[in-house]
Amino acid sequence: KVDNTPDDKTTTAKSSSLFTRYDRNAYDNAARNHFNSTADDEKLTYGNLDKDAIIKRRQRKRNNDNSSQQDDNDDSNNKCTTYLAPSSIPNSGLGMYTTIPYAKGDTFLLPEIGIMLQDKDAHYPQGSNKLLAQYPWGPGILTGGHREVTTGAVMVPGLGMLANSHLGLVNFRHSDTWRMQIDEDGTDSLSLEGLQSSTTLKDVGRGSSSYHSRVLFHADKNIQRGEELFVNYGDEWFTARESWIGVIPSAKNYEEADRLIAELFSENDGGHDVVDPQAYEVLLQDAAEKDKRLRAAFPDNVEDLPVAKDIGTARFSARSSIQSVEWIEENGVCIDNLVSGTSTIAQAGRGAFATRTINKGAVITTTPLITLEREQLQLWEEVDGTDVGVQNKIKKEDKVLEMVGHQLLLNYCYGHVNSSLILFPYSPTVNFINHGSKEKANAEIVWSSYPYHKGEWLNLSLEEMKELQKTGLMFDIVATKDISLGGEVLLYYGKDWEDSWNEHIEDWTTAENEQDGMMHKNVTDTLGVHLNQRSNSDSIILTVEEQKIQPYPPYLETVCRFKPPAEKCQDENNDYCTIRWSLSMNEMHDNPCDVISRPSIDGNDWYFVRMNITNSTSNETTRYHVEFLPRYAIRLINREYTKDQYSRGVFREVIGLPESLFPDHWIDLKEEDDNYIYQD
Ligand SMILES: C[S@@+](CC[C@H](N)C(=O)[O-])C[C@H]1O[C@@H](n2cnc3c(N)ncnc32)[C@H](O)[C@@H]1O
Repeated sequence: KVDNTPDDKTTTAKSSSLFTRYDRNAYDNAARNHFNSTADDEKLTYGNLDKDAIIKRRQRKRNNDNSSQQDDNDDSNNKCTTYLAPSSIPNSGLGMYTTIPYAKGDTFLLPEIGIMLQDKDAHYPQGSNKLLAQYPWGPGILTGGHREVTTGAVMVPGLGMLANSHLGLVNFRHSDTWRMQIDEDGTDSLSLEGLQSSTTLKDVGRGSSSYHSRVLFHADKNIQRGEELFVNYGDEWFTARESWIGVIPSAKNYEEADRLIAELFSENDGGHDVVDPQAYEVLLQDAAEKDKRLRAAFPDNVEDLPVAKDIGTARFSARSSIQSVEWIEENGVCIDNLVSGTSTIAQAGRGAFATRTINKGAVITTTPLITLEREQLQLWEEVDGTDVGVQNKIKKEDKVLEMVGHQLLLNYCYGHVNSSLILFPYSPTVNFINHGSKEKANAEIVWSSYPYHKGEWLNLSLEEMKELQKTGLMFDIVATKDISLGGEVLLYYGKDWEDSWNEHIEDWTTAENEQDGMMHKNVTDTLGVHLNQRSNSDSIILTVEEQKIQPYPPYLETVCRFKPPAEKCQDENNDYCTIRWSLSMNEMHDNPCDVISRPSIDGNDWYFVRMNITNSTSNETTRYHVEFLPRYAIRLINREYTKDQYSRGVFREVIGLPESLFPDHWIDLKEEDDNYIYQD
């Protein structure tokens, strides 16, 4: 899956130009309203994205949909609206369906987590042909993702992983809210939600969960009741996989096929609903010669043309992509019983809360699982020395490598501490579920009773499991107590996990007392997360001159929102043409956008800014001087690898599946083995 934001890492300065065009109308009003907005819960603000507001808004939506006004707190008719059910795309397993309509622009009401994988192919080069390679999005799907690590790949469950892609029927898109507000996807949001969850250097929970907890999608068109939800994996995702998934048409291919079919009908006398089979044969041959993807957009049989003309070739190719609500309820399982919010547990980050009353024994959610190998998540660094064989070190070619930890994704995987096989669930919001003690837990995991769970896989050997390049195992999360509307859902992660967590708490305190610099390497203080939120924060933006005397802390840099000049924007798809945050490097100063001077006009603070923008298509970097950017168009972000998740010593542990579920023959590691799995 790719995002359509440019990869700013390829910075080759070729040309520079000076211009002073600041198109206020294009973004000023929108941004100003946005930043100044009060708690109007129809807009995307922190307040209204909180779980209570989402629960209420969801109810209101449903009530309006039923044309009957009900009390927001009335949960009696709070039916499920999002389902997992067999996809209409042949051979693509399960998909997501909605039983309520969405208007174009409506936000999908389950903010999702984004889990950044750092440089995964460098740490685990063999990973490219594994299942893990099929799911991640480009780093641009996360706020500031391009600047978080050198090569980022992002796991976004729910719409980002469970929904299939049909390029001609895309109805949900990733919301680029970060173009409006750098923190909108939840980056740093934990610090905003009360002291309980804010992270300071003392906090043992630092870096153990993702800061990106509000990845949003919005309806790209009006969506009707019963539609399968499709996102856009990008053309390239399909062309790169042609040898095994076949030739898949692009959105443009379907449009062209529709046009050519319409022409064929109009050539008929009087436009009868009959087409000469020979004429159609010629059309198909022409299309095949021109582009095999175009040919693939046409129905094979001439008899199907009247229907294809009526509903469009894209819909024709997946006719069952609009189902009756009854079919969905019968063949699907509910996947919107949970919404994320700040956990009630200290140091646990975010948690999952019930969007409706759930009775003891009911299935809270069902999730497919990706099979991963633990070693895919190991992080290795080249070190000096030859003491290979000492714990954590191996020799690879001429280098000595030390295992320095695991990807954050490990904390979201289920398995057994002594198994090299781990499972990542990817239904919406399922990854927010925290651990509660045996007494506090109100949910448990069981292998799914949904017929699409491949229970027979549990008999496969580890090697056979690791060879499988598809998903098949699924688990249900079942309520073990009655859970009230808005209650936090907690699982018991197991004794091994609890022990690891307690050990981590001890180590963390010790390391702090020792003032071990390594322990906090790359850990930011709270400055970075709070700076952008201050109401009167103008003084924190420094001009180039001021930076000479008082540089920013080494973990911070600036980014700017920017509207490029009109002459660059003839092609709408050109990266230049999107109002965007500049995330490219500035070779003169280290900051992507430098504030040259800080004039004050209109009683507001405005900034004269210099920045570099790289066009991802041409790789050309242009330096712009932009006059008078307002304060809210300039933000501070963390530099590469300075977010907490990249620091040493942060907590990493797989979540324990109940012993009774995990097959004994998958336990292959002794406790210390994990260090040595990595092989050439
Ligand atoms: C599957 S994630 C749960 C969602 C996570 N809290 C978040 O904000 O994304 C598991 C991680 O959450 C944190 N966590 C879960 N339960 C916890 C608890 N009871 N105490 C402390 N941390 C917890 C740990 O960092 C753990 O590795």
